[in-house]
Amino acid sequence: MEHAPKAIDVTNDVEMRTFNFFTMGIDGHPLGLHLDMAIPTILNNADEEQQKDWLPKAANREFIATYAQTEMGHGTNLKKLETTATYDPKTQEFVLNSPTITSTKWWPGNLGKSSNYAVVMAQLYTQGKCHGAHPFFVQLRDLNTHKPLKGITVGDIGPKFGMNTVDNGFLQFDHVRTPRRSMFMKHAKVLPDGRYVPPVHDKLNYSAMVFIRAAIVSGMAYHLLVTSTIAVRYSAIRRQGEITPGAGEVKVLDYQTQQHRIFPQLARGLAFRLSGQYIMKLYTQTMDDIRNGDISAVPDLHALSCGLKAVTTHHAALGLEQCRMACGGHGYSQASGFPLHYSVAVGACTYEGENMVMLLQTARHLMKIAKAIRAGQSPKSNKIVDYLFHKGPPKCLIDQAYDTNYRNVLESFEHLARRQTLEVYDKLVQLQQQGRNYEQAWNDCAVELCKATRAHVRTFLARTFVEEIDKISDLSIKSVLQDLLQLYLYYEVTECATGLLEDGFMTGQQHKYAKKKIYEALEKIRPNAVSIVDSFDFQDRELHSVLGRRDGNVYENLLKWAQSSPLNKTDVLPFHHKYLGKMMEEARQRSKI
Ligand SMILES: CCCCCCCCCCCCCCCCC/C=C/C(=O)SCCNC(=O)CCNC(=O)[C@H](O)C(C)(C)COP(=O)(O)OP(=O)(O)OC[C@H]1O[C@@H](n2cnc3c(N)ncnc32)[C@H](O)[C@@H]1OP(=O)(O)O
Ligand SMILES: Cc1cc2nc3c(=O)[nH]c(=O)nc-3n(C[C@H](O)[C@H](O)[C@H](O)COP(=O)(O)OP(=O)(O)OC[C@H]3O[C@@H](n4cnc5c(N)ncnc54)[C@H](O)[C@@H]3O)c2cc1C
Repeated sequence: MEHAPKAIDVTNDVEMRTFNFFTMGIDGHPLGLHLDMAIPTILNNADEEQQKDWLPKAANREFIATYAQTEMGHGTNLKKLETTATYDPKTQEFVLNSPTITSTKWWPGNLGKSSNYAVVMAQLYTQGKCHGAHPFFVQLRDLNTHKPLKGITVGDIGPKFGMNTVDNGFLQFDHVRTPRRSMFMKHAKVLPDGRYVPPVHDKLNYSAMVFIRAAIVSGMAYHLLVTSTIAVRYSAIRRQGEITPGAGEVKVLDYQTQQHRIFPQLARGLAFRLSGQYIMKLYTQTMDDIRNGDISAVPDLHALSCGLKAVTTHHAALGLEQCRMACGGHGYSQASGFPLHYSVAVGACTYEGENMVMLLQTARHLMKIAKAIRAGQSPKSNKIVDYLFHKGPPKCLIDQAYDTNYRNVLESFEHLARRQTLEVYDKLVQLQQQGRNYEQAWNDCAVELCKATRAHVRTFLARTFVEEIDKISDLSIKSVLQDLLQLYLYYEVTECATGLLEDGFMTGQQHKYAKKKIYEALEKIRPNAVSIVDSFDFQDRELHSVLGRRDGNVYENLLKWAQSSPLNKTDVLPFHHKYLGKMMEEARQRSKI
């Protein structure tokens, strides 16, 4: 039939994701971990033969798998995971075991009820030696009855802060046997006789986490762009108060405070989107390199993905809350759509590596660079970190008339990142010279180390934003995006002003100049704000928001939404006369006596 709807191609990742998103919503669905973590693990950690066997079945959804790594007792410190996989050469099997309560796998998404397979991270023992955590592909449930297999206890961990459409689960193994080839063997291997073959890089087993950290950056852009769309649209129909007495009530979007609350979230959303694309490309390139035996980019990818993940999730959480508050009372209603987006987005501050832990991972990388700088070494043609080696201008130049492509603003961010990185490095060295060991000194510097990472990530986000806008050839689009870029850059300058003022690099006058540029950008963005968010082309079913409706008919639909609440199915609730009615009636009787 000519107009018959095209079937969804379940093997097409983008098509499948979009379909899931629209039909099952943004707070997760039974295939989430299968698509986002189990399949990437198969792609990057299974050897050729394993991939041939598992990948087509996974893509075809012949099974649903999850990623079971975190345990009740340990999520961050993977070295201390307690689940064991002990190789038995006699039967050529691994024996999976959960020796303690705290070794119970806890949190994996879709583990509770949906999945029948899992990527299980377990401490690998062979020939009496532990080789650290390795991934295994393990069947959990019977393919016909869906009952847990012998020795496996599995269930749901109960309601959470949000994402309650996901069955996060728990899992215990009681000496469960699984074939030798269920160990992912692309990198490390256990030979039939039990000999262990180590990987070329011992963190290649963690590639699924790196993938999600990279994907999260675009995910946070999505949340910010959606919620700023809701806030802009609602603020353009909500009228309250007057700016000029007697001139009539204005749209709340005309208040400078409202613009200052919402537009920076829009600008950050765009910045995250552009850096999200960058890091995904870097991820794909690095995985290709690994396939060709080149692991040189692994530390760079790890450092950038950890830092971006931590900064973008934190800023998204703060930004979403600003959008909510910008919508006043109605923003607190579920009709706004904010509770759903907020509870989903804030989860990302914790999952896939707790944010402080991630900032400190990037800081490890920065400290190596600082060491090289202090040793007088030259940069290694690494676009992301080379600026740290260069001496920038001694004073901030942001108020100079000619700032081609915001070079002066970028140099300010670079200055702060460089200073913060080198200062904390020097402090680390000094503390060790005073007798602290490295780990103690590290802990004493941890807050400053996190600041170094934030400054470095800010520099990266800003540079990427500037470079990407520079590439646009359509001048009308470019000029609108340049307004958002201006807002983004000067807003970030004020956000890190303490650091820039602290060493006298920036003057108070220059700080005032940055604020002036923010107010100027807000004014330029205001007339285009609704068109900008409309251009994202979000469908109403994606926004889940009465306030953010594209047609702007908020009030009549808010009333309809409230009237459709289950509480309003009847005028009088069935139990009214039994409890509250009875209580009031008795009180009235008593007062008559
Ligand atoms: C329509 C369009 C819509 C678009 C929307 C798009 C939406 C997309 C959004 C995607 C969201 C998807 C949602 C999915 C749901 C999420 C489900 C969540 C899953 C999970 O949470 S899984 C579990 C995650 N767990 C963690 O992240 C654990 C955190 N801990 C660690 O990663 C590590 O233990 C560690 C990094 C903290 C430390 O590791 P370890 O102890 O093993 O090592 P050391 O500290 O000794 O370090 C040794 C050196 O190794 C380096 N290292 C560590 N990790 C890596 C790595 N991954 N790669 C490379 N190198 C690594 C260290 O940096 C050390 O290096 P050094 O040289 O010695 O300094
Ligand atoms: C919604 C959601 C979905 C999840 N999905 C999955 C999943 O599918 N699969 C899976 O395996 N796991 C999953 N997890 C688990 C998640 O990955 C972990 O909770 C996360 O990595 C944090 O680890 P933790 O819980 O051990 O936190 P902890 O490490 O206990 O963190 C507690 C505090 O200690 C601090 N801290 C810990 N270590 C350090 C350190 N070295 N230095 C400084 N501070 C430190 C942290 O910063 C934090 O403030 C999920 C979690 C959530 C919330």
